[in-house]
Order: sequence, then structure tokens, then C-alpha cells
Amino acid sequence: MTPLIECTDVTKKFGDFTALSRLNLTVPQGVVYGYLGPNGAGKSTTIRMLMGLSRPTSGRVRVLGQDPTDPGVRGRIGYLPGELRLDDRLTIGQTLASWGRLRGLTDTAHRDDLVQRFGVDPSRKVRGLSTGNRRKVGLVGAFMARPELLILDEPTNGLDPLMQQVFLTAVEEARDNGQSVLLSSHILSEVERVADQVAVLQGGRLAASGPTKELRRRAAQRFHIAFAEGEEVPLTGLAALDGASAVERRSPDGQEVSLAWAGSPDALLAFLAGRRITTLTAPEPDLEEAFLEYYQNDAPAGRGAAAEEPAGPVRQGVSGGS
Ligand SMILES: Nc1ncnc2c1ncn2[C@@H]1O[C@H](COP(=O)(O)OP(=O)(O)OP(=O)(O)O)[C@@H](O)[C@H]1O
Repeated sequence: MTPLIECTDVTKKFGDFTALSRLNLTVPQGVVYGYLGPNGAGKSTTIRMLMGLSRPTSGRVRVLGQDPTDPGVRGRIGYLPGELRLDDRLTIGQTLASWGRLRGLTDTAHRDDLVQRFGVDPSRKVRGLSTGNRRKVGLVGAFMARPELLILDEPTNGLDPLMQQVFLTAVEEARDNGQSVLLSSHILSEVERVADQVAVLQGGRLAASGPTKELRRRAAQRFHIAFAEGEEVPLTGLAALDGASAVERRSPDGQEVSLAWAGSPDALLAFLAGRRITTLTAPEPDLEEAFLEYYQNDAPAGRGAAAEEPAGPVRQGVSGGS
């Protein structure tokens, strides 16, 4: 089966600056694909090439089996750009109607259902809408024609938690309906619930890619441990554990410790057994911490080595040894 999205050795330069370096990315049919990376990693640059809005400096991009600049390809994709431009003179209803006409949308029941679920008011003028409300209009527009492929650039940006849930449900329904979705984000937890696969981009290079569960399993975690009053805080012992790094005290009384942990926490739990602990929490690590730290652990030479190795993505797939 032809992949819906295929980037082969794609490099994108802006003058002397390399925004993407030899990117290889394959999105098969029927999956939700999370495209993760911190600000400036190159996500929007990739997405604009997938939409045929810019061309790679070198390499090959195929979307729905075609060159994305071929006529007809764009009309088959539900696209939410990172920065959505709307005609301020129109109402939301007029905006959606004009997009519908462009796509030849005749069945408006799904659109009306989305309008209701995302809580947008069709009679409201686009002028003055908040970032989140603009995003919601864009999402209704992207989903309403049930396109075979959705490409969504930072879709949850500006959405409150309730709307994030509405959005994630819409993504799940789209997948159940056989549609495929690529969505970018800089927050792992936002895409984790829905993404079957993820790719993590850093500095224009692929740092990791593979099934979400597998990446999650291998990602570094952060633990906060609060030791009971009077209990000795075993800072040195914790730091000596294989898997621990960045061990530090984090409370004024010194009883609470924070550490980063790579791999299964079994050894940490065994070490803590028998000590008096009041709380043990694992906050959401940011992307840098979750993926780049383990990448650095994997490759002792660190990111510098990756920079000197321009022959391909830093790391393709996560299942090949640790
Ligand atoms: N037209 C352009 N001219 C010059 N540099 C650009 C251009 N577009 C993007 N860049 C640069 O390329 C890099 C990648 O940008 P991109 O917008 O793709 O990142 P991103 O991962 O989408 O980040 P964000 O989450 O901040 O949108 C950045 O350093 C950005 O400044």
C-alpha cells in the first residue's frame, strides 16, 4: 500500500541556514502520526512542503502518492496551517461555507456537528476572534469534508483542556473512519493519547521515530520524591544508580528530590523500598528531556556527533538496541 506521506532524504535550506537535514519520514495509511519537536525544530517547514507551499532544496516529497504541487492533491487534504489567515469581514458561518464550496461539500451534517462540538458560533464575525477560537474554526474546516488525510500544524495551540479533548475525540473518530492524520506538537502528552506513531524532530533532524508506546517506554522520565521528615535523603545513593541523572534537591527543607530516570524504574523502586516517602510523582517531562537525554545517553559523543554525521537521520526507529 502506498504510504500517504513519504519524505526521502529531504533537505530544506533558507540561504545558508539548513532548516531540515536529510529527513526520511513515512506515514502509512490509517494511522495517526505525531510530529513532535521543540520550537524551531522544522515541523512547519516540513508541513509546508507536504502541502506544496514550498519545495525541498533536495530530496523527494510524496503525498497521496503524488508530488504535493500536483493539481488536485491539496483539495484532498484537510489542512490546518500553523498561522491561519481568515477573512475578517466574514462570519464564521460564511467562512465555513466558502471552504465547503471550494471542496464541493454537499453533506453539511458532519460540519454542523463539528460546529456544535467545538462550540463555535456561526453568526459571529471572524474579526476579533481569539487564537483558540480561530483554531477551532480551522479545525472544523479541516475535518468537515472527511478528507482521507489531515495535516494539522500545532492543532491544540490555544485550545483549552476541554477543547483539546473534543479535538482528540475528533481525531480518533477520523482514524476509525479510515482517515489518516499527521499532527505536529511540541508537547508529547498532547499527542500521546491518539498518535499510533511519532517522530521527534530536533534542529532539523529526526532524533527518534517509531510506535508511540515504544518511544514512551524508552523516554527518560522525571521523578519527584519527597522523603518524610527526619528520613535521611540518600542523594549520593540515588545519583549512583544506573539510570539516574540530574539528581537535585528541590524543596526548601531539602526533603524533596528531583531526578531524571532512563529505562524501567524497577531499580529506583527497589532502592526506595523501606525508606519513608510521603509522595512520589512523575511529572510530564518536556520533549528535550524525554527524548534528547536518552539519545545523548545512547550516543555518548552526544549531539555533537550527530552534527558531524550528515549521512542521514540521527536515529531512525527505536527498536534497534539500546
Ligand atoms: N522562510 C524562512 N526563512 C528563513 N528561515 C526560516 C523560514 N522558515 C523557517 N525558518 C527557520 O527554520 C527553522 C524551523 O522553523 P519551523 O517554523 O519549521 O519550526 P517549527 O518546528 O515549526 O517550530 P514552531 O513550533 O516554533 O513553529 C527555524 O529556525 C526558523 O527560523
